[in-house]
Amino acid sequence: MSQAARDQRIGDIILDLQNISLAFGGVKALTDISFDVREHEIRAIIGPNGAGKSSMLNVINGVYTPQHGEITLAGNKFTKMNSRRAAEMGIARTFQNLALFKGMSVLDNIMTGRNLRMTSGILAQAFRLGSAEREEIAHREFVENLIDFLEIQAYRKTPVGRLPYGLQKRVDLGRALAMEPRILLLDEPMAGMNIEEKQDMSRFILDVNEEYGTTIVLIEHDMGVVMDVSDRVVVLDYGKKIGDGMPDEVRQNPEVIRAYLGASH
Ligand SMILES: Nc1ncnc2c1ncn2[C@@H]1O[C@H](COP(=O)(O)OP(=O)(O)OP(=O)(O)O)[C@@H](O)[C@H]1O
Repeated sequence: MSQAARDQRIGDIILDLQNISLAFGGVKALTDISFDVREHEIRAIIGPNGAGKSSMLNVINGVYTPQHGEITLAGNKFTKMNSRRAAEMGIARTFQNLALFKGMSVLDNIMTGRNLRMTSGILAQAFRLGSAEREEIAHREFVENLIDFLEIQAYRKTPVGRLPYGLQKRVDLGRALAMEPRILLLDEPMAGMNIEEKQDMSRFILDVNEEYGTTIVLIEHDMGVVMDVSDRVVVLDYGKKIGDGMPDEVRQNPEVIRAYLGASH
């Protein structure tokens, strides 16, 4: 899809963060951060080590409650977002240090993401009563399609722990996608990957956004890898926002260049 076609797809603001500040004791992890995310957009949050990226992600998914600020998600205002409510409102995430069940198959791992969407109770499922059975079949089909989409058919029955790292990351992506999220948070999706794996992951991020229309917020340390996939980029440094805009604008922002050049921290 061309950038012009992508720009056309991008909709209204779905997530709006206003004046977010978060401190751990005396450590200011985030200071007065505001930015928004538009529907169908790929929005990156980048910054050197300790910039506050993980903290920001954890504010969005309700793991951390900021001392100040407001979050508006799909028109609903929150000063406190908890992780359960975030999940119910369609926020799913992947993890930098994979949260997969290593001994379980690819298929079963992705099904765990789907479980949250199952409505029939355990008892009905145990007895395979009519609607539960139909529901199970529909979920299975969704997951099988996802597996095809992610090109991991050959490993459906393989225990995840036996797969190379890049493929495990793809399974983790599948697990999050199985929730059919409205907003998908990716925690350093390319960290620890070789160049080929990074290229594959970039392609899948773009494909997910295009095929499923999923809004994506990703955090990443490495500026290079996200510039090609992101519509807009927020740059954090020492907990402050120092840049926000299209990748080209951000790349040329002197403050951003300075932060990255001096990025020994
Ligand atoms: N749970 C916590 N308790 C105390 N301090 C924390 C906690 N989490 C983060 N911090 C501090 O907040 C600041 C921001 O950290 P954060 O992990 O959000 O940055 P980051 O940009 O994700 O860094 P990295 O790229 O290294 O993962 C750092 O100074 C960090 O030490």
